[in-house]
Amino acid sequence: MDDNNSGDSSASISDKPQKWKTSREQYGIWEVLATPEGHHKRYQRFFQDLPESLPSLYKLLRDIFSVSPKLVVFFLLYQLWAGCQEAAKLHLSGQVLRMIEQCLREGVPDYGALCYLLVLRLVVTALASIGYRSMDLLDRLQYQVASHFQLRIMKASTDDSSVEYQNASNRLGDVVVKPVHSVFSANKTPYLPTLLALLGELPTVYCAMLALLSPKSISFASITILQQSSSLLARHVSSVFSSIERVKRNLQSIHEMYQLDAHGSDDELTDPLATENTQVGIGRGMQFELRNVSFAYPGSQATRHALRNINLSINSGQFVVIVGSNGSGKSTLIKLLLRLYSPSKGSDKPESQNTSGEILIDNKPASSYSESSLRQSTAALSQENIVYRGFSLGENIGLGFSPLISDEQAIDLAAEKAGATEVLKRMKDGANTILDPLVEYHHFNVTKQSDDHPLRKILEEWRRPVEVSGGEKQRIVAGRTFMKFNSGKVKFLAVDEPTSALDAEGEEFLLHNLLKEREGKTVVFVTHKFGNLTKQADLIVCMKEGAMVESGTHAELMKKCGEYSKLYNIQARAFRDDPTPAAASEGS
Ligand SMILES: Nc1ncnc2c1ncn2[C@@H]1O[C@H](COP(=O)(O)OP(=O)(O)OP(=O)(O)O)[C@@H](O)[C@H]1O
Repeated sequence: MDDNNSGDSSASISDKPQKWKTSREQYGIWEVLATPEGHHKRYQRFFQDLPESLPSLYKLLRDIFSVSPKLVVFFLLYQLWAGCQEAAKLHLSGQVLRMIEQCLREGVPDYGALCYLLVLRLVVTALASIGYRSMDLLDRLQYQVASHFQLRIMKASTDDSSVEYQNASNRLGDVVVKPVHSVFSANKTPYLPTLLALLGELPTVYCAMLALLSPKSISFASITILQQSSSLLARHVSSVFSSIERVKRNLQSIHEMYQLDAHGSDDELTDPLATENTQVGIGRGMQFELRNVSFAYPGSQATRHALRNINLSINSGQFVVIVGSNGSGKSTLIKLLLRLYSPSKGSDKPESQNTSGEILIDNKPASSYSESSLRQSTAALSQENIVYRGFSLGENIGLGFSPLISDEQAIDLAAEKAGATEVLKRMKDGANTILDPLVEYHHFNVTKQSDDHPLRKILEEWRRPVEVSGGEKQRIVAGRTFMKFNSGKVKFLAVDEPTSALDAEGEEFLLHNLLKEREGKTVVFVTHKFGNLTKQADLIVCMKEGAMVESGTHAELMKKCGEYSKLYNIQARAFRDDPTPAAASEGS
Protein backbone atom coordinates (compact mmCIF):
# COMPACT_ATOMS: atom_id res chain seq x y z
CA MET A 1 0.00 0.00 0.00
CA ASP A 2 1.19 3.47 -0.75
CA ASP A 3 1.78 5.19 2.55
CA ASN A 4 3.21 8.45 1.21
CA ASN A 5 0.46 10.34 2.92
CA SER A 6 0.46 8.36 6.13
CA GLY A 7 -0.39 10.55 9.05
CA ASP A 8 -2.12 13.12 6.88
CA SER A 9 -5.64 12.66 8.08
CA SER A 10 -7.52 14.63 5.43
CA ALA A 11 -5.36 14.92 2.35
CA SER A 12 -7.22 15.33 -0.89
CA ILE A 13 -6.40 12.49 -3.25
CA SER A 14 -7.28 13.92 -6.61
CA ASP A 15 -5.92 17.11 -8.16
CA LYS A 16 -9.25 17.86 -9.80
CA PRO A 17 -11.86 19.57 -7.65
CA GLN A 18 -14.27 16.75 -6.72
CA LYS A 19 -17.69 16.72 -5.16
CA TRP A 20 -16.28 14.06 -2.78
CA LYS A 21 -13.92 14.89 0.00
CA THR A 22 -11.67 11.95 0.62
CA SER A 23 -9.85 11.25 3.85
CA ARG A 24 -6.88 8.97 4.27
CA GLU A 25 -5.87 7.54 7.63
CA GLN A 26 -3.38 4.96 8.79
CA TYR A 27 -4.37 2.21 11.26
CA GLY A 28 -1.39 -0.06 11.88
CA ILE A 29 -0.65 -1.68 8.51
CA TRP A 30 -4.03 -0.60 7.14
CA GLU A 31 -4.42 2.50 5.08
CA VAL A 32 -8.04 3.57 5.22
CA LEU A 33 -9.56 5.74 2.51
CA ALA A 34 -13.04 7.13 2.96
CA THR A 35 -15.40 9.67 1.52
CA PRO A 36 -17.44 10.51 4.63
CA GLU A 37 -21.08 11.27 3.97
CA GLY A 38 -23.67 12.74 6.36
CA HIS A 39 -26.49 10.49 7.61
CA HIS A 40 -29.14 12.55 5.87
CA LYS A 41 -27.36 12.11 2.52
CA ARG A 42 -27.16 8.35 3.00
CA TYR A 43 -30.88 8.13 3.77
CA GLN A 44 -31.66 10.42 0.87
CA ARG A 45 -29.72 8.09 -1.46
CA PHE A 46 -31.44 5.05 0.05
CA PHE A 47 -34.92 6.43 -0.62
CA GLN A 48 -33.90 7.53 -4.13
CA ASP A 49 -32.66 4.00 -4.94
CA LEU A 50 -35.61 2.24 -3.29
CA PRO A 51 -38.19 2.29 -6.13
CA GLU A 52 -35.59 0.94 -8.53
CA SER A 53 -34.58 -1.83 -6.11
CA LEU A 54 -38.08 -3.00 -5.10
CA PRO A 55 -38.66 -5.42 -8.02
CA SER A 56 -35.27 -7.08 -7.34
CA LEU A 57 -36.12 -7.32 -3.65
CA TYR A 58 -39.41 -9.02 -4.53
CA LYS A 59 -37.58 -11.50 -6.82
CA LEU A 60 -35.10 -12.23 -4.05
CA LEU A 61 -37.85 -13.03 -1.54
CA ARG A 62 -39.58 -15.26 -4.10
CA ASP A 63 -36.33 -17.10 -4.80
CA ILE A 64 -35.57 -17.59 -1.12
CA PHE A 65 -39.07 -18.99 -0.61
CA SER A 66 -38.61 -21.39 -3.53
CA VAL A 67 -35.36 -22.76 -2.00
CA SER A 68 -37.12 -24.20 1.05
CA PRO A 69 -40.72 -23.11 1.69
CA LYS A 70 -40.85 -25.06 4.98
CA LEU A 71 -37.77 -23.40 6.41
CA VAL A 72 -38.96 -19.97 5.28
CA VAL A 73 -42.34 -20.47 6.97
CA PHE A 74 -40.53 -21.65 10.08
CA PHE A 75 -38.28 -18.60 9.94
CA LEU A 76 -41.26 -16.24 9.72
CA LEU A 77 -43.06 -18.03 12.56
CA TYR A 78 -39.92 -17.92 14.65
CA GLN A 79 -39.57 -14.18 14.06
CA LEU A 80 -43.21 -13.71 15.04
CA TRP A 81 -42.75 -15.82 18.16
CA ALA A 82 -39.45 -14.06 19.06
CA GLY A 83 -41.32 -10.75 18.91
CA CYS A 84 -44.15 -12.04 21.14
CA GLN A 85 -42.31 -14.15 23.71
CA GLU A 86 -40.91 -11.32 25.81
CA ALA A 87 -44.32 -9.60 25.82
CA ALA A 88 -45.97 -12.89 26.87
CA LYS A 89 -43.45 -13.40 29.66
CA LEU A 90 -43.97 -9.85 30.88
CA HIS A 91 -47.74 -10.23 30.79
CA LEU A 92 -47.61 -13.49 32.77
CA SER A 93 -45.19 -11.99 35.33
CA GLY A 94 -47.66 -9.13 35.81
CA GLN A 95 -50.52 -11.60 36.29
CA VAL A 96 -48.53 -13.66 38.82
CA LEU A 97 -47.58 -10.52 40.78
CA ARG A 98 -51.17 -9.30 40.77
CA MET A 99 -52.27 -12.68 42.07
CA ILE A 100 -49.63 -12.60 44.83
CA GLU A 101 -50.76 -9.06 45.72
CA GLN A 102 -54.31 -10.32 46.01
CA CYS A 103 -53.14 -13.12 48.35
CA LEU A 104 -51.28 -10.66 50.56
CA ARG A 105 -54.19 -8.20 50.66
CA GLU A 106 -57.09 -10.58 51.14
CA GLY A 107 -55.31 -13.56 52.68
CA VAL A 108 -57.45 -15.88 50.50
CA PRO A 109 -55.16 -17.55 47.96
CA ASP A 110 -56.53 -18.80 44.62
CA TYR A 111 -54.36 -21.94 44.33
CA GLY A 112 -55.68 -23.07 40.96
CA ALA A 113 -55.27 -19.73 39.13
CA LEU A 114 -51.80 -19.06 40.54
CA CYS A 115 -50.51 -22.55 39.66
CA TYR A 116 -52.00 -22.21 36.16
CA LEU A 117 -50.22 -18.89 35.59
CA LEU A 118 -46.94 -20.28 36.94
CA VAL A 119 -47.07 -23.33 34.68
CA LEU A 120 -47.89 -21.08 31.71
CA ARG A 121 -44.95 -18.85 32.47
CA LEU A 122 -42.62 -21.88 32.71
CA VAL A 123 -43.92 -23.22 29.40
CA VAL A 124 -43.29 -19.87 27.69
CA THR A 125 -39.75 -19.78 29.11
CA ALA A 126 -39.05 -23.33 27.92
CA LEU A 127 -40.48 -22.56 24.46
CA ALA A 128 -38.34 -19.43 24.20
CA SER A 129 -35.24 -21.47 24.98
CA ILE A 130 -36.17 -24.25 22.51
CA GLY A 131 -37.03 -21.66 19.87
CA TYR A 132 -33.61 -20.08 20.29
CA ARG A 133 -31.99 -23.45 19.72
CA SER A 134 -33.97 -23.86 16.51
CA MET A 135 -31.75 -21.17 15.03
CA ASP A 136 -29.74 -24.12 13.65
CA LEU A 137 -32.51 -24.62 11.14
CA LEU A 138 -32.12 -21.01 10.10
CA ASP A 139 -28.39 -21.57 9.59
CA ARG A 140 -29.38 -24.40 7.31
CA LEU A 141 -31.69 -22.09 5.38
CA GLN A 142 -28.87 -19.58 5.09
CA TYR A 143 -26.58 -22.27 3.67
CA GLN A 144 -29.19 -23.46 1.18
CA VAL A 145 -29.91 -19.93 0.00
CA ALA A 146 -26.18 -19.19 -0.40
CA SER A 147 -25.61 -22.36 -2.47
CA HIS A 148 -28.68 -21.61 -4.58
CA PHE A 149 -27.41 -18.17 -5.49
CA GLN A 150 -23.82 -19.31 -6.01
CA LEU A 151 -25.12 -21.87 -8.47
CA ARG A 152 -27.16 -19.24 -10.28
CA ILE A 153 -24.19 -16.89 -10.54
CA MET A 154 -22.08 -19.75 -11.84
CA LYS A 155 -24.69 -20.74 -14.42
CA ALA A 156 -25.01 -17.16 -15.58
CA SER A 157 -21.31 -16.42 -15.80
CA THR A 158 -19.68 -19.66 -16.82
CA ASP A 159 -20.22 -23.04 -18.33
CA ASP A 160 -20.64 -26.63 -17.32
CA SER A 161 -18.74 -26.21 -14.04
CA SER A 162 -22.15 -25.41 -12.49
CA VAL A 163 -23.11 -29.10 -12.85
CA GLU A 164 -19.96 -30.12 -10.94
CA TYR A 165 -20.73 -27.47 -8.35
CA GLN A 166 -24.26 -28.78 -7.92
CA ASN A 167 -22.98 -32.36 -7.54
CA ALA A 168 -20.37 -31.29 -5.01
CA SER A 169 -23.00 -29.27 -3.16
CA ASN A 170 -25.36 -32.27 -3.08
CA ARG A 171 -22.56 -34.43 -1.72
CA LEU A 172 -21.98 -31.92 1.09
CA GLY A 173 -25.49 -32.67 2.28
CA ASP A 174 -27.50 -30.67 4.74
CA VAL A 175 -24.64 -28.85 6.40
CA VAL A 176 -24.91 -25.80 8.60
CA VAL A 177 -22.60 -22.81 8.35
CA LYS A 178 -20.96 -23.38 11.72
CA PRO A 179 -17.89 -25.17 13.02
CA VAL A 180 -18.90 -28.81 13.12
CA HIS A 181 -17.76 -29.26 16.75
CA SER A 182 -20.20 -26.59 17.93
CA VAL A 183 -23.06 -28.31 16.07
CA PHE A 184 -22.01 -31.63 17.58
CA SER A 185 -21.85 -30.36 21.17
CA ALA A 186 -25.09 -28.40 20.77
CA ASN A 187 -26.82 -31.59 19.67
CA LYS A 188 -25.34 -33.49 22.58
CA THR A 189 -26.81 -31.18 25.22
CA PRO A 190 -30.25 -30.12 23.99
CA TYR A 191 -31.87 -29.94 27.43
CA LEU A 192 -29.24 -28.03 29.38
CA PRO A 193 -30.06 -24.50 28.13
CA THR A 194 -33.79 -25.14 28.67
CA LEU A 195 -33.11 -26.37 32.19
CA LEU A 196 -30.98 -23.31 32.92
CA ALA A 197 -33.71 -21.00 31.59
CA LEU A 198 -36.27 -22.76 33.84
CA LEU A 199 -33.96 -22.41 36.85
CA GLY A 200 -34.04 -18.65 36.24
CA GLU A 201 -37.78 -18.78 37.00
CA LEU A 202 -37.20 -20.27 40.46
CA PRO A 203 -37.45 -16.95 42.39
CA THR A 204 -40.89 -16.26 40.88
CA VAL A 205 -42.07 -19.77 41.76
CA TYR A 206 -40.62 -19.38 45.27
CA CYS A 207 -42.44 -16.05 45.85
CA ALA A 208 -45.69 -17.49 44.58
CA MET A 209 -45.41 -20.56 46.81
CA LEU A 210 -44.57 -18.39 49.82
CA ALA A 211 -47.57 -16.16 49.12
CA LEU A 212 -49.81 -19.21 48.95
CA LEU A 213 -48.46 -21.05 51.96
CA SER A 214 -47.39 -18.27 54.30
CA PRO A 215 -48.66 -14.88 53.09
CA LYS A 216 -47.64 -13.13 56.31
CA SER A 217 -43.95 -13.89 55.90
CA ILE A 218 -43.44 -11.81 52.73
CA SER A 219 -43.99 -8.26 51.60
CA PHE A 220 -43.96 -6.53 48.23
CA ALA A 221 -40.59 -4.97 48.97
CA SER A 222 -39.05 -8.38 49.65
CA ILE A 223 -40.54 -9.82 46.42
CA THR A 224 -39.11 -6.96 44.35
CA ILE A 225 -35.69 -7.22 46.02
CA LEU A 226 -35.68 -11.01 45.57
CA GLN A 227 -36.58 -10.71 41.90
CA GLN A 228 -33.98 -8.03 41.17
CA SER A 229 -31.17 -9.77 43.05
CA SER A 230 -32.04 -13.14 41.53
CA SER A 231 -31.93 -11.76 37.98
CA LEU A 232 -28.56 -10.17 38.79
CA LEU A 233 -27.37 -13.46 40.25
CA ALA A 234 -28.58 -15.36 37.17
CA ARG A 235 -26.62 -13.01 34.90
CA HIS A 236 -23.45 -13.41 36.98
CA VAL A 237 -23.81 -17.17 37.20
CA SER A 238 -24.25 -17.43 33.45
CA SER A 239 -21.20 -15.21 32.83
CA VAL A 240 -19.17 -17.37 35.27
CA PHE A 241 -20.33 -20.47 33.37
CA SER A 242 -19.34 -19.01 30.00
CA SER A 243 -15.94 -17.91 31.39
CA ILE A 244 -15.35 -21.43 32.73
CA GLU A 245 -16.32 -22.78 29.32
CA ARG A 246 -13.85 -20.42 27.60
CA VAL A 247 -11.03 -21.34 30.01
CA LYS A 248 -11.84 -25.04 29.53
CA ARG A 249 -11.64 -24.64 25.75
CA ASN A 250 -8.32 -22.80 25.91
CA LEU A 251 -6.74 -24.72 28.76
CA GLN A 252 -4.76 -26.99 26.48
CA SER A 253 -3.35 -24.07 24.46
CA ILE A 254 -2.48 -22.17 27.65
CA HIS A 255 -0.70 -25.24 28.98
CA GLU A 256 1.18 -25.73 25.69
CA MET A 257 2.17 -22.06 25.61
CA TYR A 258 3.71 -22.17 29.10
CA GLN A 259 5.40 -25.47 28.34
CA LEU A 260 6.96 -23.94 25.24
CA ASP A 261 8.00 -20.93 27.27
CA ALA A 262 9.54 -23.05 30.02
CA HIS A 263 11.25 -25.27 27.46
CA GLY A 264 12.66 -22.23 25.66
CA SER A 265 14.07 -20.60 28.78
CA ASP A 266 15.56 -23.83 30.14
CA ASP A 267 17.20 -24.53 26.85
CA GLU A 268 18.71 -21.12 26.55
CA LEU A 269 20.81 -21.89 29.63
CA THR A 270 21.97 -25.29 28.45
CA ASP A 271 21.82 -24.89 24.70
CA PRO A 272 25.22 -25.88 23.35
CA LEU A 273 24.74 -23.72 20.25
CA ALA A 274 23.98 -20.63 22.32
CA THR A 275 27.06 -21.18 24.48
CA GLU A 276 29.28 -21.71 21.48
CA ASN A 277 28.02 -18.56 19.81
CA THR A 278 29.02 -16.50 22.81
CA GLN A 279 32.29 -18.32 23.50
CA VAL A 280 33.94 -18.91 20.15
CA GLY A 281 31.65 -16.96 17.90
CA ILE A 282 30.86 -18.25 14.46
CA GLY A 283 33.46 -19.51 12.12
CA ARG A 284 32.68 -23.15 11.61
CA GLY A 285 29.70 -24.99 10.30
CA MET A 286 27.61 -27.59 12.07
CA GLN A 287 28.80 -31.14 12.23
CA PHE A 288 26.25 -33.95 11.89
CA GLU A 289 26.31 -37.58 12.72
CA LEU A 290 23.40 -39.88 11.96
CA ARG A 291 23.51 -43.23 13.73
CA ASN A 292 21.29 -45.94 12.37
CA VAL A 293 18.45 -43.53 11.66
CA SER A 294 15.16 -44.95 10.42
CA PHE A 295 12.19 -42.73 9.98
CA ALA A 296 8.53 -43.02 8.99
CA TYR A 297 6.32 -39.94 8.75
CA PRO A 298 3.90 -39.76 11.68
CA GLY A 299 0.58 -41.22 10.60
CA SER A 300 1.91 -42.25 7.20
CA GLN A 301 0.19 -45.20 5.56
CA ALA A 302 3.26 -46.06 3.49
CA THR A 303 4.37 -49.66 3.77
CA ARG A 304 8.06 -48.77 3.87
CA HIS A 305 10.04 -46.23 5.88
CA ALA A 306 10.95 -42.90 4.27
CA LEU A 307 14.49 -43.50 5.61
CA ARG A 308 16.10 -46.80 6.57
CA ASN A 309 19.20 -47.36 8.71
CA ILE A 310 21.07 -44.23 7.69
CA ASN A 311 24.62 -43.95 9.03
CA LEU A 312 26.20 -40.75 7.89
CA SER A 313 28.86 -38.28 9.07
CA ILE A 314 28.94 -34.72 7.76
CA ASN A 315 31.96 -32.77 8.86
CA SER A 316 31.90 -29.14 9.82
CA GLY A 317 32.09 -26.86 6.78
CA GLN A 318 31.60 -29.66 4.24
CA PHE A 319 29.67 -29.18 1.03
CA VAL A 320 27.40 -32.21 0.66
CA VAL A 321 25.16 -33.07 -2.28
CA ILE A 322 22.34 -35.59 -1.86
CA VAL A 323 21.18 -37.30 -5.04
CA GLY A 324 18.77 -40.12 -5.84
CA SER A 325 15.58 -40.94 -7.65
CA ASN A 326 12.13 -39.54 -6.75
CA GLY A 327 10.86 -40.62 -3.35
CA SER A 328 14.27 -41.98 -2.33
CA GLY A 329 14.27 -39.90 0.87
CA LYS A 330 16.48 -36.91 -0.02
CA SER A 331 14.12 -34.22 1.29
CA THR A 332 13.30 -36.30 4.35
CA LEU A 333 17.00 -36.51 5.19
CA ILE A 334 17.26 -32.71 4.94
CA LYS A 335 14.17 -32.29 7.13
CA LEU A 336 15.76 -34.47 9.79
CA LEU A 337 18.99 -32.46 9.64
CA LEU A 338 16.93 -29.28 10.03
CA ARG A 339 15.12 -31.01 12.88
CA LEU A 340 11.75 -30.34 11.30
CA TYR A 341 11.19 -33.96 12.24
CA SER A 342 13.14 -36.08 14.60
CA PRO A 343 13.62 -39.86 14.72
CA SER A 344 12.94 -39.95 18.45
CA LYS A 345 10.47 -37.05 18.59
CA GLY A 346 7.13 -37.98 20.09
CA SER A 347 8.42 -41.31 21.41
CA ASP A 348 5.23 -41.74 23.40
CA LYS A 349 3.23 -41.95 20.19
CA PRO A 350 2.53 -45.30 18.57
CA GLU A 351 3.85 -44.26 15.17
CA SER A 352 7.25 -43.47 16.69
CA GLN A 353 7.72 -47.23 16.97
CA ASN A 354 8.61 -46.89 13.31
CA THR A 355 11.37 -44.39 13.98
CA SER A 356 14.69 -44.99 15.62
CA GLY A 357 18.29 -43.92 15.71
CA GLU A 358 20.11 -40.84 16.84
CA ILE A 359 21.26 -37.58 15.31
CA LEU A 360 24.20 -35.75 16.85
CA ILE A 361 24.97 -32.12 16.11
CA ASP A 362 28.49 -31.10 17.03
CA ASN A 363 28.76 -34.38 18.99
CA LYS A 364 25.72 -33.66 21.15
CA PRO A 365 22.23 -35.13 20.72
CA ALA A 366 20.13 -32.93 18.43
CA SER A 367 17.41 -32.94 21.09
CA SER A 368 19.67 -31.06 23.52
CA TYR A 369 19.40 -27.92 21.38
CA SER A 370 16.45 -25.61 21.64
CA GLU A 371 14.36 -25.42 18.48
CA SER A 372 14.65 -21.63 18.45
CA SER A 373 18.45 -21.61 18.46
CA LEU A 374 18.53 -24.31 15.78
CA ARG A 375 16.20 -22.19 13.64
CA GLN A 376 18.52 -19.23 14.10
CA SER A 377 21.56 -21.28 13.14
CA THR A 378 20.07 -22.80 10.01
CA ALA A 379 18.90 -21.38 6.70
CA ALA A 380 16.73 -23.46 4.44
CA LEU A 381 15.75 -22.92 0.84
CA SER A 382 13.30 -25.37 -0.62
CA GLN A 383 10.93 -25.92 -3.54
CA GLU A 384 8.14 -24.09 -1.71
CA ASN A 385 7.89 -20.50 -2.89
CA ILE A 386 5.83 -18.75 -0.29
CA VAL A 387 5.45 -15.03 -0.89
CA TYR A 388 3.51 -13.69 2.08
CA ARG A 389 0.33 -11.74 1.36
CA GLY A 390 0.08 -8.24 2.67
CA PHE A 391 3.86 -7.76 2.69
CA SER A 392 5.71 -5.95 -0.06
CA LEU A 393 8.24 -7.85 -2.18
CA GLY A 394 11.03 -6.01 -0.34
CA GLU A 395 9.55 -7.00 3.04
CA ASN A 396 9.23 -10.57 1.81
CA ILE A 397 12.99 -10.56 1.33
CA GLY A 398 13.60 -8.61 4.56
CA LEU A 399 11.65 -11.17 6.59
CA GLY A 400 14.75 -13.40 6.33
CA PHE A 401 16.28 -11.19 9.01
CA SER A 402 13.54 -9.06 10.50
CA PRO A 403 15.77 -6.56 12.36
CA LEU A 404 16.80 -5.29 8.91
CA ILE A 405 13.34 -5.47 7.33
CA SER A 406 13.40 -1.72 6.63
CA ASP A 407 17.01 -1.62 5.51
CA GLU A 408 16.75 -0.93 1.77
CA GLN A 409 20.44 -1.49 1.17
CA ALA A 410 20.48 -4.91 2.82
CA ILE A 411 17.35 -5.91 0.91
CA ASP A 412 18.79 -4.70 -2.41
CA LEU A 413 21.97 -6.68 -1.78
CA ALA A 414 20.08 -9.85 -0.89
CA ALA A 415 17.88 -9.40 -3.98
CA GLU A 416 20.97 -8.95 -6.14
CA LYS A 417 22.56 -12.17 -4.86
CA ALA A 418 19.32 -14.06 -5.52
CA GLY A 419 18.99 -12.62 -9.02
CA ALA A 420 15.80 -10.76 -8.02
CA THR A 421 16.95 -7.21 -8.79
CA GLU A 422 15.40 -7.26 -12.26
CA VAL A 423 12.14 -8.61 -10.83
CA LEU A 424 11.89 -5.65 -8.46
CA LYS A 425 12.90 -3.15 -11.14
CA ARG A 426 10.17 -4.38 -13.45
CA MET A 427 7.50 -3.37 -10.93
CA LYS A 428 6.09 0.16 -10.93
CA ASP A 429 6.50 0.35 -7.16
CA GLY A 430 9.74 -1.64 -7.08
CA ALA A 431 10.44 -3.33 -3.73
CA ASN A 432 7.25 -1.73 -2.33
CA THR A 433 5.03 -3.78 -4.65
CA ILE A 434 2.48 -5.92 -2.85
CA LEU A 435 1.51 -8.89 -4.99
CA ASP A 436 -1.90 -9.49 -3.58
CA PRO A 437 -2.89 -6.62 -1.30
CA LEU A 438 -5.64 -7.22 1.24
CA VAL A 439 -8.38 -4.84 0.15
CA GLU A 440 -11.69 -4.56 1.93
CA TYR A 441 -14.48 -2.16 1.23
CA HIS A 442 -17.12 -1.47 3.71
CA HIS A 443 -20.54 0.03 4.12
CA PHE A 444 -20.68 1.62 0.78
CA ASN A 445 -20.80 -0.03 -2.56
CA VAL A 446 -17.73 1.40 -4.22
CA THR A 447 -18.23 -0.59 -7.39
CA LYS A 448 -21.67 0.94 -7.91
CA GLN A 449 -20.36 4.49 -7.85
CA SER A 450 -19.84 6.57 -10.97
CA ASP A 451 -16.57 6.12 -12.86
CA ASP A 452 -14.97 9.29 -11.58
CA HIS A 453 -15.49 8.47 -7.90
CA PRO A 454 -12.02 8.67 -6.33
CA LEU A 455 -12.37 5.49 -4.23
CA ARG A 456 -13.56 3.52 -7.22
CA LYS A 457 -10.46 4.47 -9.19
CA ILE A 458 -8.15 3.56 -6.30
CA LEU A 459 -9.96 0.27 -5.68
CA GLU A 460 -9.60 -0.69 -9.33
CA GLU A 461 -5.92 0.14 -9.24
CA TRP A 462 -5.31 -1.87 -6.07
CA ARG A 463 -7.17 -4.84 -7.44
CA ARG A 464 -5.23 -4.90 -10.68
CA PRO A 465 -3.17 -8.06 -10.29
CA VAL A 466 0.61 -7.82 -10.31
CA GLU A 467 1.86 -10.93 -12.03
CA VAL A 468 5.12 -12.64 -11.25
CA SER A 469 6.22 -15.95 -12.66
CA GLY A 470 7.12 -19.04 -10.60
CA GLY A 471 10.81 -18.43 -11.27
CA GLU A 472 10.53 -14.81 -10.16
CA LYS A 473 8.87 -15.93 -6.93
CA GLN A 474 11.72 -18.38 -6.40
CA ARG A 475 14.19 -15.53 -6.72
CA ILE A 476 12.32 -13.45 -4.11
CA VAL A 477 12.25 -16.40 -1.70
CA ALA A 478 15.95 -17.05 -2.33
CA GLY A 479 16.54 -13.38 -1.48
CA ARG A 480 14.99 -14.08 1.93
CA THR A 481 17.65 -16.76 2.52
CA PHE A 482 20.47 -14.40 1.58
CA MET A 483 18.93 -11.86 3.95
CA LYS A 484 19.12 -14.40 6.78
CA PHE A 485 22.90 -14.60 6.41
CA ASN A 486 23.00 -11.01 7.75
CA SER A 487 22.31 -12.42 11.22
CA GLY A 488 25.83 -13.84 11.24
CA LYS A 489 24.50 -16.86 13.10
CA VAL A 490 23.82 -19.27 10.26
CA LYS A 491 26.01 -22.39 10.53
CA PHE A 492 24.03 -24.73 8.31
CA LEU A 493 22.54 -24.07 4.89
CA ALA A 494 20.09 -26.65 3.53
CA VAL A 495 19.04 -26.25 -0.09
CA ASP A 496 16.39 -28.58 -1.47
CA GLU A 497 15.98 -28.23 -5.23
CA PRO A 498 15.01 -24.52 -5.18
CA THR A 499 15.68 -23.92 -8.86
CA SER A 500 12.96 -25.99 -10.53
CA ALA A 501 11.33 -22.89 -12.05
CA LEU A 502 14.55 -21.00 -12.83
CA ASP A 503 16.09 -20.71 -16.27
CA ALA A 504 19.56 -22.22 -16.71
CA GLU A 505 21.31 -18.88 -16.27
CA GLY A 506 19.28 -18.01 -13.17
CA GLU A 507 19.96 -21.43 -11.69
CA GLU A 508 23.69 -21.19 -12.18
CA PHE A 509 23.79 -17.65 -10.80
CA LEU A 510 21.82 -18.62 -7.67
CA LEU A 511 23.75 -21.79 -6.91
CA HIS A 512 27.05 -20.00 -7.47
CA ASN A 513 26.05 -17.21 -5.08
CA LEU A 514 24.79 -19.67 -2.46
CA LEU A 515 28.11 -21.49 -2.58
CA LYS A 516 29.91 -18.16 -2.19
CA GLU A 517 28.24 -17.93 1.25
CA ARG A 518 29.83 -21.25 2.34
CA GLU A 519 32.30 -19.62 4.68
CA GLY A 520 31.59 -20.78 8.23
CA LYS A 521 28.73 -23.02 7.18
CA THR A 522 28.04 -26.63 6.45
CA VAL A 523 26.10 -26.77 3.18
CA VAL A 524 23.79 -29.58 2.05
CA PHE A 525 22.16 -29.50 -1.38
CA VAL A 526 19.49 -31.85 -2.71
CA THR A 527 19.53 -31.99 -6.47
CA HIS A 528 18.48 -34.01 -9.47
CA LYS A 529 20.88 -32.18 -11.72
CA PHE A 530 24.37 -33.61 -11.72
CA GLY A 531 27.45 -31.93 -13.07
CA ASN A 532 29.18 -28.93 -11.59
CA LEU A 533 27.51 -29.28 -8.20
CA THR A 534 28.41 -32.90 -7.60
CA LYS A 535 31.93 -32.38 -8.95
CA GLN A 536 32.50 -29.59 -6.42
CA ALA A 537 31.01 -31.55 -3.51
CA ASP A 538 33.18 -32.79 -0.65
CA LEU A 539 30.71 -35.60 -0.18
CA ILE A 540 27.94 -37.04 -2.35
CA VAL A 541 25.23 -39.07 -0.66
CA CYS A 542 23.30 -41.30 -3.03
CA MET A 543 19.86 -42.43 -1.87
CA LYS A 544 17.65 -45.22 -3.14
CA GLU A 545 14.30 -46.32 -1.67
CA GLY A 546 15.01 -44.72 1.68
CA ALA A 547 18.47 -46.18 2.08
CA MET A 548 21.86 -44.59 1.59
CA VAL A 549 23.37 -46.79 -1.10
CA GLU A 550 26.62 -44.91 -1.73
CA SER A 551 28.66 -42.02 -0.46
CA GLY A 552 31.94 -40.44 -1.49
CA THR A 553 33.31 -37.87 -3.92
CA HIS A 554 32.38 -37.70 -7.59
CA ALA A 555 35.59 -39.42 -8.66
CA GLU A 556 35.21 -42.20 -6.08
CA LEU A 557 31.61 -42.89 -6.98
CA MET A 558 32.24 -42.85 -10.73
CA LYS A 559 34.94 -45.48 -10.21
CA LYS A 560 32.46 -47.67 -8.32
CA CYS A 561 30.12 -47.77 -11.34
CA GLY A 562 27.15 -48.07 -8.98
CA GLU A 563 23.88 -46.13 -8.58
CA TYR A 564 25.49 -42.67 -8.72
CA SER A 565 27.44 -43.39 -11.87
CA LYS A 566 24.29 -44.84 -13.46
CA LEU A 567 22.27 -41.68 -12.71
CA TYR A 568 25.15 -39.45 -13.77
CA ASN A 569 25.60 -41.22 -17.09
CA ILE A 570 21.93 -41.02 -17.93
CA GLN A 571 22.16 -37.24 -17.68
CA ALA A 572 25.55 -37.01 -19.37
CA ARG A 573 24.28 -39.05 -22.30
CA ALA A 574 21.84 -36.28 -23.23
CA PHE A 575 24.77 -33.92 -23.85
CA ARG A 576 26.82 -36.33 -25.94
CA ASP A 577 26.80 -36.47 -29.75
CA ASP A 578 26.46 -40.25 -29.58
CA PRO A 579 23.79 -40.78 -26.94
CA THR A 580 24.20 -44.55 -26.65
CA PRO A 581 24.58 -46.26 -23.29
CA ALA A 582 27.95 -47.63 -24.41
CA ALA A 583 29.36 -44.17 -25.08
CA ALA A 584 27.91 -42.91 -21.86
CA SER A 585 29.39 -45.60 -19.69
CA GLU A 586 32.87 -44.37 -20.41
CA GLY A 587 32.70 -42.24 -17.29
CA SER A 588 32.86 -38.58 -16.42
N1 LIG B 1 4.82 -35.40 4.75
C1 LIG B 1 4.88 -36.68 4.40
N2 LIG B 1 4.04 -37.58 4.96
C2 LIG B 1 4.09 -38.89 4.64
N3 LIG B 1 4.97 -39.39 3.75
C3 LIG B 1 5.83 -38.54 3.16
C4 LIG B 1 5.83 -37.16 3.46
N4 LIG B 1 6.79 -36.56 2.72
C5 LIG B 1 7.36 -37.54 2.01
N5 LIG B 1 6.80 -38.72 2.27
C6 LIG B 1 7.16 -40.02 1.72
O1 LIG B 1 8.50 -40.30 2.10
C7 LIG B 1 9.22 -40.87 1.04
C8 LIG B 1 10.48 -40.05 0.77
O2 LIG B 1 10.05 -38.77 0.31
P1 LIG B 1 11.07 -37.58 0.03
O3 LIG B 1 10.26 -36.35 -0.22
O4 LIG B 1 12.08 -37.52 1.09
O5 LIG B 1 11.74 -38.07 -1.32
P2 LIG B 1 12.70 -37.29 -2.32
O6 LIG B 1 13.84 -38.19 -2.59
O7 LIG B 1 13.02 -35.93 -1.79
O8 LIG B 1 11.77 -37.21 -3.58
P3 LIG B 1 11.76 -36.12 -4.78
O9 LIG B 1 12.99 -36.32 -5.58
O10 LIG B 1 10.55 -36.51 -5.56
O11 LIG B 1 11.65 -34.75 -4.18
C9 LIG B 1 8.29 -40.95 -0.15
O12 LIG B 1 7.80 -42.26 -0.24
C10 LIG B 1 7.18 -39.98 0.21
O13 LIG B 1 5.95 -40.43 -0.32
